[in-house]
Amino acid sequence: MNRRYSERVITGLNHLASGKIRDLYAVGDDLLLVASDKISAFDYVLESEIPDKGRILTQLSMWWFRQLADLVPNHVISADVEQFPAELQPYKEELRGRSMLCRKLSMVQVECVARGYLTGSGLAEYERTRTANGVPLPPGLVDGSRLDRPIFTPAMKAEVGQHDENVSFEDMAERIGDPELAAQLKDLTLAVYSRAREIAEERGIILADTKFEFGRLRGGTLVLADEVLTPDSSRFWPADEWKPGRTQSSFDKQYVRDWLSSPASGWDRKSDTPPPVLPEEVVQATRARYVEAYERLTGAKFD
Ligand SMILES: CCOC(=O)Cn1cc(-c2ncnc(N)c2C#N)cn1
Repeated sequence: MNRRYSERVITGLNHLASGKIRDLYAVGDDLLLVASDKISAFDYVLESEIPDKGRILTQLSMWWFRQLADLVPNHVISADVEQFPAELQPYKEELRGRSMLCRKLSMVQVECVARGYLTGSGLAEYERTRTANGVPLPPGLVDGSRLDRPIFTPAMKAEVGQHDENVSFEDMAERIGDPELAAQLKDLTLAVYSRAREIAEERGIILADTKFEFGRLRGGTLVLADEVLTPDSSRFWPADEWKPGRTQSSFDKQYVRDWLSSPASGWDRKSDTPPPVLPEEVVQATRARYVEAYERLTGAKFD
């Protein structure tokens, strides 16, 4: 396990894995997904933490799971620490609001990405080949262009720290060895993204793209796993700043990006050195953006 995570992992629980931001534990036959307050930028996990980020994004995920329940079942048993098993009760204050007790699934090893706008790795391929994951796109698209119809651009999971490998739908179907499941993943990914994009745009937030993970329950039912539709699993853009043809402003990370890119940070992004600690005002402004995203989307106050 990477040294960075050692101080984050709750000793005394059965730790299974750590991603950049979240940790996974085994709890009996179930799993516990815990979101930290870490934030990543420019492919680094920053030393600075954003207070409450884990709680805000977990509560946002739970809100989305409820909004989408008619479209697709999900893996969550509970996000209420008072309902967690006895073995977790000694840690309940540390876990409160930032953890989801989930059913253990047989995970589908595909990152199910939906794109409603062209940017990032999708744009890079388009600029080379006028396609996205092998699917031809119209000419004249630029960074941030809204696509007429959302596209499914699956990726095969990469090793920790590497970028996922974008693959064509046919290649993904071949690699999971189940064309019917591949079609189901595509349909579900696009249906859930389309619903979420509509909800977000009504609230002034562009959901440019998102990454879902699916898994199967013992009986074979396909359910939505992981976190969903958070600024960590998706690109959130403020709709009133959208301007195709340039890098879009990130709803949640722009303050961090701007400060790290400014002379004030003294950091050279092209160097191999990790980014410096963030000034308190950048931390607090970023926290406020996560709270704003949560409150605008859910209509509820974050407390
Ligand atoms: C540590 C952060 O990385 C992840 O959580 C990714 N991941 C999820 C699983 C998983 N495995 C079985 N059942 C589930 N319900 C899930 C979920 N979610 C494994 N890795």
